[in-house]
Amino acid sequence: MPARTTTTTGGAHHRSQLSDPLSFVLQPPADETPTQRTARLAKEQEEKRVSDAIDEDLRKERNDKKKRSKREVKVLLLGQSESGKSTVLKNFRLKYAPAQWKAELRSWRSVIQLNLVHNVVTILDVLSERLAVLDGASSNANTPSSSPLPVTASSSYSNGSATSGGRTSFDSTLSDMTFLSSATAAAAAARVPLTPKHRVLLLRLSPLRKVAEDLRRTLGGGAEGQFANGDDDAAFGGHGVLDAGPSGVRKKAEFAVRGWITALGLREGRKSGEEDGSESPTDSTTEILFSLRDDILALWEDPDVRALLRAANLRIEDRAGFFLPDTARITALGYIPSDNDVVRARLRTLGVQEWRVVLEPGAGGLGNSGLGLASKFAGAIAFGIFGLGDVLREAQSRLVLSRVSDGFLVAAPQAADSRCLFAVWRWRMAAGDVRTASMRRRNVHVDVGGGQQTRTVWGAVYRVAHSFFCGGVAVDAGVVLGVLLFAIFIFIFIFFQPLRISDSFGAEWVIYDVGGSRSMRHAWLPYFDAVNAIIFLAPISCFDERLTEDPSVNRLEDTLLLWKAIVGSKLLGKITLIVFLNKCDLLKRKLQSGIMVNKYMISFGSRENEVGSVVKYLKDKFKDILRADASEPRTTYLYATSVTDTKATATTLNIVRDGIIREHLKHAEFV
Ligand SMILES: Nc1nc2c(ncn2[C@@H]2O[C@H](COP(=O)(O)OP(=O)(O)OP(=O)(O)O)[C@@H](O)[C@H]2O)c(=O)[nH]1
Repeated sequence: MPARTTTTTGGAHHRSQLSDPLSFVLQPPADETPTQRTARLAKEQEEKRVSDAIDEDLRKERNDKKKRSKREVKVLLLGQSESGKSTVLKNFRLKYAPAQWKAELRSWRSVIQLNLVHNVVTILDVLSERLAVLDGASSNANTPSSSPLPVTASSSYSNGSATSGGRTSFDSTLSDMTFLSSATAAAAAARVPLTPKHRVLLLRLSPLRKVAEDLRRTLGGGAEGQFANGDDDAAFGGHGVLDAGPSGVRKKAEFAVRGWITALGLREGRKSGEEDGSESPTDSTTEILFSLRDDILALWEDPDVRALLRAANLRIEDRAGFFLPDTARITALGYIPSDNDVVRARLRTLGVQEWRVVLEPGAGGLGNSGLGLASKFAGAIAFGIFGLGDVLREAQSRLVLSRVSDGFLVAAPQAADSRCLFAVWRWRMAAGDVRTASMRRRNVHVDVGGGQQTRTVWGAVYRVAHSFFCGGVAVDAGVVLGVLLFAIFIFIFIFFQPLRISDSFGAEWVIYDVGGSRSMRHAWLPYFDAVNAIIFLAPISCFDERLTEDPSVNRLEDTLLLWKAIVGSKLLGKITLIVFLNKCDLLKRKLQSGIMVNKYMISFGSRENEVGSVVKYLKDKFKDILRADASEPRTTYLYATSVTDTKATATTLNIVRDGIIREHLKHAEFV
């Protein structure tokens, strides 16, 4: 072993170096020249600079993560397949990240085109099935005059595909459904007169099967897009109807993708305002759709085709991704999807999608946007006109102010006081800080949402108001006080609110959208303890439908079982639960068409067969399960929704957002 030299002096240090093998290894060479030493020191300095920069980056990253996790609200969307989870996510993005949403609209074009093509192909399948039956009957009867037109695709799109009775070989994967034999169905269908015109339509529209294949390839990006199999053997865009009537339907697989980002060609980390979605692969599709527009419309508007669909008990208009009435718009060459198109589009997802939504300034009544400021000023002016005037006039009035569990109950002997407080409430609603409020006669019940500041401000305002009114302060003092309060409100809400929101819990949302079919539910578990809230989607229009993955189970029953499992889970004991009783619009349509709820839910009994009573009945059912099975007592928020209605959903989401933040603050012991 070579003799070790050291540049340091001092016994203790020397000994420590001797005992430290690392410092021995790091020693400069014994015969180092001054030039080498300068070079070495310079190199070491540079290495240290790089190392420090890396350390600094890591530290920054750690701090950012810590800061972010303080601002982040994590929400898990749960519910069976086709319950509306992805649609809620879309609504959330539309409301709180509108610039990013707008930039992505174009990318959804292929999805909507595919939805439309699938609608047409579903009808073509029914038509060709029926024509095949007719052809079989006529060939049996050996009557050449009624033999079918030869159905061979003329376009290059049908290239090489075997045809049989109007069904191309694509049918094995494309078809939504096939008829099961049924004498009654056949009899109903037999009454529908089909003519050569229908055969021509079938022939002319047959290229759409290949268009669908191309679109799926575009969206699927190879391995990503797929048809769900096994217990996910779902028909495109629909579930079986329990009482499917005479014809009954057999399901085939539904096209699905692993995530929107790959499917839509979105770039992760794209900034708001940057456009997404490339032009290329769908351009020829757009041209084909444009050229077939009249035939698609002729098919959909044909009364005999409608009668055939009815005979097949196929309510295509109730299915996911139904776009036939929008054919003229969607097949236009320059078609760009609207917000509503995207919200209604169906693109089934497999696995878990994670979406980070940073609330954009001005979105959802936040920040200093023109609209936000205008609404705050309007509120302030309303307060000035109604409130302040009333305060002055009614200076001698007495207010009885009492605190209730989630707000203040204000009983005012003079109606004007209530009007004043109501104006304050409206102002606060505009600022998004009051959850609900109601005014009955002279009572205003205000449910205060938001956080610490909100509560403090309300408390302070009402303490002052209380002493002001109850203490019989002189009118002059009232004027001063009123103006002062007015100024404080303006100051807080115009100048401080944006800061408070951008820095606080709730400024950033992470939303997990999971696949809802049974085979995917195991993937939910890891997210249970990582989220602040669960939005549970219960599609209540499906009381008469069966689960596609297990036709012996009613869809509503499956939803209730899922709910029972969720509320009974100890892991979810501390998580805020929100239930959307969804698809109320479809429920309404079903009930109006004469379908009776009590035929499928005996316990519904003789209640009125209308949306209000079904919603109430189901709300009670959800609450009963909660009471009976919850692992610990908890509050749950239930809302009746139609999440394809973006306006109404935006309001619900605002309330949900406030509720989640409030619950969080409560648990964090801020409130
Ligand atoms: N009419 C109507 N359609 C709805 C409503 N909610 C969702 N839909 C439609 O139902 C279809 C399915 O909705 P999704 O949001 O994709 O359902 P999901 O729960 O994410 O489904 P999976 O990905 O299979 O788990 C879509 O085409 C939506 O447009 C509603 O309230 N009313």
